[in-house]
Amino acid sequence: MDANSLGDDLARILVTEAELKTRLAELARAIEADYSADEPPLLVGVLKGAVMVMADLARELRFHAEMDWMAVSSYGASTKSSGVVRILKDLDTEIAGRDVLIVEDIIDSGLTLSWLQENLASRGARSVRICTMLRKPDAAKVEVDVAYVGFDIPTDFVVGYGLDYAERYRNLRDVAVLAEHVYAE
Ligand SMILES: O=P(O)(O)OC[C@H]1O[C@H](OP(=O)(O)OP(=O)(O)O)[C@H](O)[C@@H]1O
Ligand code: HPA
Ligand SMILES: [Mg+2]
Repeated sequence: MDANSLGDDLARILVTEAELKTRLAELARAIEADYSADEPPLLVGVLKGAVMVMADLARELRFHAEMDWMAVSSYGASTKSSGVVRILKDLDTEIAGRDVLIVEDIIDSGLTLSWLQENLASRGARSVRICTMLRKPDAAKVEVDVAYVGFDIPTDFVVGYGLDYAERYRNLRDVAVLAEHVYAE
């Protein structure tokens, strides 16, 4: 196997590993300032994309970071959101009365997160905030109230740092724009 295949078909690097790390520390300080260490929020990671952000954010936080996971899917192997959100794996934790912080890799159309925020609020959570590493403001189909954003980026389809195209590139350390020829029909 070609040892460099992970770098294939990338148009350009958008956010480097070092930039992600620096920004994540800033987000962690903002989160620490907003919550009490006596009652830290439950971190809810959205599989699979949020795995890298969750792992890095949790280790950056200076309070006990309880984690739970949901899997919802709206993209599959496509570069466009279907708009239909399905729960593939639900929380193990009862969240009524708790502060919940959803941890995400990206908000694109906003359809997944607006649905999820409402879904978790309807379970009686005391608060439901969102932390996302990336957001595409010009792609928004619905407005989502996001408390913590790493970077606002252009509408190009990106991969890396947890983000995939057809399950590939998630383990790329940087965030990169995928070359259009890869998914153009
Ligand atoms: O704002 P939206 O347009 O709804 O897009 C954002 C969602 O899409 C991606 O997940 P995906 O469904 O690809 O699953 P994955 O995390 O397993 O890759 C991403 O991780 C977000 O959850
Ligand atoms: O730009 C993206 N890349 C990968 N997955 C995604 N899910 C929503 N937007 C994206
Ligand atoms: Mg995906």
